[in-house]
Amino acid sequence: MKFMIVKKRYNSSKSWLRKHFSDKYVKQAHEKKLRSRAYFKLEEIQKKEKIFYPGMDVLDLGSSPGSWSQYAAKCIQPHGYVIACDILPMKPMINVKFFQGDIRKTVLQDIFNSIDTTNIQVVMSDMAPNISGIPNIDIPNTIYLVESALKISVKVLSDKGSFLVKIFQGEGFNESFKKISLFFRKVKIIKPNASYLTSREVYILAKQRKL
Ligand SMILES: C[S@@+](CC[C@H](N)C(=O)[O-])C[C@H]1O[C@@H](n2cnc3c(N)ncnc32)[C@H](O)[C@@H]1O
Repeated sequence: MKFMIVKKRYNSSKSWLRKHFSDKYVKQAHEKKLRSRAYFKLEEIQKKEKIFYPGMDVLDLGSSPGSWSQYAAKCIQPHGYVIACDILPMKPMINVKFFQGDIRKTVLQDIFNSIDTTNIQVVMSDMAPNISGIPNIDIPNTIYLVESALKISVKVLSDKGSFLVKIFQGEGFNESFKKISLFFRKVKIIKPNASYLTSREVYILAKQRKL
């Protein structure tokens, strides 16, 4: 029995590796020396939605290994900064101020205590919890991260600020969408081409924070 479970896990990680290395976005990310294929999701969102402008500051929640920070930092030059945080470490990057820590704990207080956060006009969260495969654990954890990111965005964003958040379609999705709609004038669901079709992952983009 134990052997069968191990074999199943081995086969599924083998097929994940096969899919990963034949993926065109993984290849492009490697060629362009990007930190991950997630870069292309944000690039596509920016091309369609124009959320970043030169001079603004951006808060990147769940930033590691750093491709969203890498892309956003490019869009907001000159003068803009990305303030990034993650539980995991992240290699330094120009125009990105990184804080290591858990957003459910004290890292946000560290950020607010040490830098000026008054010019943040986009809060983006690509956070995802460690998936256990047990829906009763994974769904509440995911929703908790979405709602924590929403609370942070409501706290820091000025009028007309935007909030971009990763979420999984399924239980809890409609409730989160409704909660986000209470605070923003324009809210939509986006499935970037670089997001695996087989994944329930989508992004909610909320524009124009209501004050
Ligand atoms: C999909 S990755 C983000 C990829 C990133 N957007 C990029 O482009 O490189 C999700 C990240 O969320 C982080 N994360 C999950 N829960 C978190 C939490 N409570 N606080 C901070 N970071 C968290 C994970 O450590 C992981 O690095």
